[in-house]
Amino acid sequence: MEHRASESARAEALRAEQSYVSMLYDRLDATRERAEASLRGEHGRGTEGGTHQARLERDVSAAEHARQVSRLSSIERGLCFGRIDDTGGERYYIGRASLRDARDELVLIDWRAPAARPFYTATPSDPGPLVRRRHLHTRGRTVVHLDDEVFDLARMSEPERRALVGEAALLAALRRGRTGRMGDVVATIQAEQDRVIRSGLPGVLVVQGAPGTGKTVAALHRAAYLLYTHRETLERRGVLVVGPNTLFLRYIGQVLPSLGETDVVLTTVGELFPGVRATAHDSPEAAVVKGGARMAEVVRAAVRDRQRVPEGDLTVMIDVRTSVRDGVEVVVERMPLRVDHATCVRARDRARAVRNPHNIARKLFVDSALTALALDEARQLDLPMDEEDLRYARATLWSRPEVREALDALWPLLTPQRLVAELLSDPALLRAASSGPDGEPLLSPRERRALLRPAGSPWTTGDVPLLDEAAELLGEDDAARKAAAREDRRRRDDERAYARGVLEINELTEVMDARALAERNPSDAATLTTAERAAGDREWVYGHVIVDEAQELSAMAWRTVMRRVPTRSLTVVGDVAQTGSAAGARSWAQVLDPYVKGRWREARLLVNYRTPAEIMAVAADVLAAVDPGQAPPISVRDGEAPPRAVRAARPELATVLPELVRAELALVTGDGAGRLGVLTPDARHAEVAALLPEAASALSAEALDAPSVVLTVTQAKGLEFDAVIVVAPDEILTQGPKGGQDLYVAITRATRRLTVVHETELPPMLARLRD
Ligand SMILES: Nc1ncnc2c1ncn2[C@@H]1O[C@H](COP(=O)(O)OP(=O)(O)OP(=O)(O)O)[C@@H](O)[C@H]1O
Repeated sequence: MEHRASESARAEALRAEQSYVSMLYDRLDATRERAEASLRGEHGRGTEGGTHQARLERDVSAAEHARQVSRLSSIERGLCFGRIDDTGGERYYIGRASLRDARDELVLIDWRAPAARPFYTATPSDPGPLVRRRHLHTRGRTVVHLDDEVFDLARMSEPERRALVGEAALLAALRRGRTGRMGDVVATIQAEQDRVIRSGLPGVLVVQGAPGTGKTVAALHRAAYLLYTHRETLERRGVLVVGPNTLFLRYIGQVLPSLGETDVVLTTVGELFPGVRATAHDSPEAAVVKGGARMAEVVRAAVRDRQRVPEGDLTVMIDVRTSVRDGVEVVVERMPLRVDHATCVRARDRARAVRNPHNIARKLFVDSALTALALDEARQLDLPMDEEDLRYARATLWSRPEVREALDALWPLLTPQRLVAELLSDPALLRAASSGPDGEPLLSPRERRALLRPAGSPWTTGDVPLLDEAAELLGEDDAARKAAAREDRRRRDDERAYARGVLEINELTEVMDARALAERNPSDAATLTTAERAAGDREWVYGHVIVDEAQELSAMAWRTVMRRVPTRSLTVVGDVAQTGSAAGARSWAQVLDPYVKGRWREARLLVNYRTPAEIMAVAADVLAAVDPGQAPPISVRDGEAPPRAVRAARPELATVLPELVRAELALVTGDGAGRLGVLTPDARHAEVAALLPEAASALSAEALDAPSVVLTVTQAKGLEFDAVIVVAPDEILTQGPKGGQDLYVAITRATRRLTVVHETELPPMLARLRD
């Protein structure tokens, strides 16, 4: 009887919530229709008439409406996911955006608004103003389930779960099979994550946490929160998210759009220099040298080394008289112009003294040198030389290829690409750049050998900070900028010609102006989003920068990142216990003190939402062996199966591994969800991938969508899989100075099942798997 009564009360509650949620979707539809109508209106106003300014404004306004329509579409799924009832008898609905009803009453509160905060922070021991929190689970527009928490202390569970909010909803979310893409967690953000998300905009916030504690997910929600709270500042300047590799960026790429935010640039350090897409990797030894802060000095010295004076005097042979014979121009007389050594040194020192970047200072050097050459020419030819004559003589000399060539050899116009490529492939240039200012060499012969590579080698991620450093010291290459402007004009002319063609074909030339049509091209800078403009501009200054897997960045990479955010408004996310790169961080102080000593704050996340307790116990043994100072996180979930070890001698791998993959896949896939990752030592990747032709690899387009994928540990950083198979743990352990950290990372990628395939004795730190 009682049971039936509660059944019907639940059904009634569901009906009531359904009617509220339906009302919300009606409001969403109405708002979206209004935005679509405005967009149609902008387009309908056509191209005719108006000044260029008016046309531009129409384009910008249409682009804004289009963005609003896409934002409203992106919040469709799970529009409303929560409700809070407070002690004053008020109730509020929480969702992905704020909505008002026809009377302008707030009917849905954006999850980022201050009024929504108790939804995330209330715990049984500290419920704040709440008497009840309700999670609404929806499928499409239908409410399918409700989870209620009534806050009375008698409900307290075991100690570490006391801090959890929305336990039932959280556990349901965590148990779901992985889809290969990170999703948003707005409905189940935990109190410790909420503190990270809503921490103030200024200054540096470090989010340190063990694997699976939700650092990435919290950082992305923080980006959405900051954009909501500081829309004015951040929409103009944009937010930059730096991740470890492109696979990871694809993995997290859906989170912000699903929260309705698109003004965010997602990139790797390898892509931070526009025009260069670095994907190759340095050897560990080269990475350490290249990532060290000393390289800033080396690049500086390399630039100075390209500002030369000749050993003795400077002599330039110029052609003074030419005649035309049989239609061919021939030189009949040549004359040496001379500048003495001391004058050359003075010209160089004067140009350096102004402390302008190399390409800008070059003008000063060239001017001094041309003056000296012109004076020598006048002396030899016995010509008069007033100011006017001198100006003319300098210009004439500069137009001579032989003069340009001579001066270019002394103080060349340099692009960052040329400077760095030549530095790293020419032993003499590298040796010259490595002799420090006080005679102490900046790099040892061994370090120089580690850096040297054949000319024409592909760019590595470690080169990008050097290119950025060089760009700062070289200054904007005027010639390159002018060439880009010329190219831009040419493109516009082409667009105009094309537009004219279109008009002619449609016989519209009478009523429409080709320039107007061309200028309505959406590639127009005014209609680009902040993110699009920022991504193409090396000197763009962002409003906020988030660095994920930040422990992997070298000292040089930090210089590159910091240049993009002079206000030092950053979120630094990572785990120093997971540092895999030999050039990476050992502590946050080591990384941040050079920039913001004593002015950064740290938040720690302690609860692991990814890895079940049994698997985490194995990972904790590894952590204790490789980094005893670090505490492992607390897992919120138990696993469905104990982790296991399978021994297979190398020749057997070809049969054992495919069988294991098949069996594990059968256990974790279903409903289009469920993923398996096979994680290998770097040196074994190709061999293992060949044994598993059905599995994707990191570079393939399906890497995230295929049911199974073979990755090295570095490629798997930040990702997760329902089932993980770790191959040859002993080789992972010894593959580099950070092999122990790599094994720790590999084991903590599993959300449900872990299998370790070993060919030799299990390493002692994995002894737990033997039982
Ligand atoms: N509050 C939450 N609600 C639901 N799921 C969550 C929550 N917090 C974290 N998760 C899930 O836990 C998993 C791990 O999160 P995330 O990848 O952000 O961790 P991380 O700390 O960055 O891990 P790593 O250091 O290993 O990269 C993800 O699947 C994430 O969606």
